[in-house]
Amino acid sequence: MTADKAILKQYGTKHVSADEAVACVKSGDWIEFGFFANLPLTLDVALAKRIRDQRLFDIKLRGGVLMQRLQSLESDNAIWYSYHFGGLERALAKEGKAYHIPIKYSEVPVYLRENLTTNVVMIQTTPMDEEGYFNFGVTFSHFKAAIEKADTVIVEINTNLPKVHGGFDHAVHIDDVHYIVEGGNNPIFELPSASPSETDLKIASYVMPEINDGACLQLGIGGLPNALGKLIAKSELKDLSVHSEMLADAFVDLVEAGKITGKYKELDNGKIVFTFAAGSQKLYDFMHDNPMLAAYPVDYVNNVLVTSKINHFISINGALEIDLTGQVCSESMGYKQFTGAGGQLDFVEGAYLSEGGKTFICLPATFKNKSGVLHSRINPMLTPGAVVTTPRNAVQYVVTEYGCINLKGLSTRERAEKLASIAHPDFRDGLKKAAEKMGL
Ligand SMILES: CC(=O)SCCNC(=O)CCNC(=O)[C@H](O)C(C)(C)COP(=O)(O)OP(=O)(O)OC[C@H]1O[C@@H](n2cnc3c(N)ncnc32)[C@H](O)[C@@H]1OP(=O)(O)O
Ligand SMILES: CCCC(=O)O
Repeated sequence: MTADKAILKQYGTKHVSADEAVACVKSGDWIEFGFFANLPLTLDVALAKRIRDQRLFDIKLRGGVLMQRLQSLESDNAIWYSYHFGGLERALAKEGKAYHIPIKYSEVPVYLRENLTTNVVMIQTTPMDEEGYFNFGVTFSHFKAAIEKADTVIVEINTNLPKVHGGFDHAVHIDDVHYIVEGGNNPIFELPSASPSETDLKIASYVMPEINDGACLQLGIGGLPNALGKLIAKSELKDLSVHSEMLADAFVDLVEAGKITGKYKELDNGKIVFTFAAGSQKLYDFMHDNPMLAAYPVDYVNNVLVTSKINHFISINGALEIDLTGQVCSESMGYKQFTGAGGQLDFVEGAYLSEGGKTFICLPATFKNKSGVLHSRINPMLTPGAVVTTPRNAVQYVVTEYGCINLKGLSTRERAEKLASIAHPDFRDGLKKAAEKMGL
């Protein structure tokens, strides 16, 4: 490291062991604790020990999409608060150890700046650069906002994190860090990318004709976006651009296939813009020192005032259930929180406001329950307790393996007819009868 003397001196003072760093944590604290593929695992071990040895109580860890069961959460005195449930959080919630924080993802930085208490921030970063900056690596999201408001900031260095080019707020300066811990350098968590199913490919085939050369893509989370990425990579489309909350393997495939130039993008021309990444090691290698990328905080990436300025914005997101008037549930099964709203509404609204933009909610027409019984995902009403992730008045295109419809401007009667027409054939008559009965 060839940083100047003052920076190196600061590094020397702030560089401590994990046990020394977590000694700042006291009972009742709120700790912002990484997010998704960024989890400070060395600090977790030290924090678990401190909670146990010092008999701390009422410790609240905040994060999302937990990728590993944390040692700190083994204590009855620590609880996980999640912006976005993954499988581990669903399991923790069943044990009474996790609660969901409903969010509109673009707003998380403002919640942190104006609404939430943050005593300590614990995140992983790359090693410090010559100017004294620690890069956030794979999650940018809301970290800068959390750091601004926290009493104590602890960074755990992970040499395996990619160093990513950013727009702004993609790194923290040593001046704003209280403790630096050299961690165990765990490999970055990988997300298995399942091969797309026949149904996913069929749904994607209805979206494909709606995408033109020069369009800007946002691909959401789940099986379908991945399928679409694969179809685009094999298509004749060209000069596409990317402005997507999540950077996933699908985008690497698109770059390798020569589909992404970003040359018609009105903002961040030529750049792939994103706020967090999750995928395979191939993705993380692609990200390292790649000048094609620009990482930004989520209040820029997901902001409708930004996305709406990018023409031909195509937003593609998944859903669990939709009712006959078009209300979309993408985050719960009845009242049970399955995942989170994430940036779905942000992108549905932004893409619709974009000149030539289009927004797609894509879902298989059915799912099978644990006993193998087939259920429609298009239902007269949402399952009681289901959360409306995207309200019906914001929904534009809805796509299943039976077709693609546009709901904008349609009456409730027309919506019911159109939605029944893209349901699984076995459920269409039942849906039409239910619509009549409900006076739709
Ligand atoms: C990341 C971005 O760029 S941003 C913005 C996007 N963010 C969002 O849209 C947030 C919310 N959306 C999501 O999290 C996802 O898109 C989802 C959950 C809606 C879909 O994800 P997928 O992985 O494609 O889910 P999938 O359709 O396979 O369903 C998941 C499970 O729920 C079950 N399921 C599906 N629908 C229902 C339903 N209505 N009721 C009960 N169970 C259901 C499925 O059978 C499946 O079960 P299995 O895992 O045992 O097979
Ligand atoms: C972590 C948030 C992911 C999403 O928007 O779905």
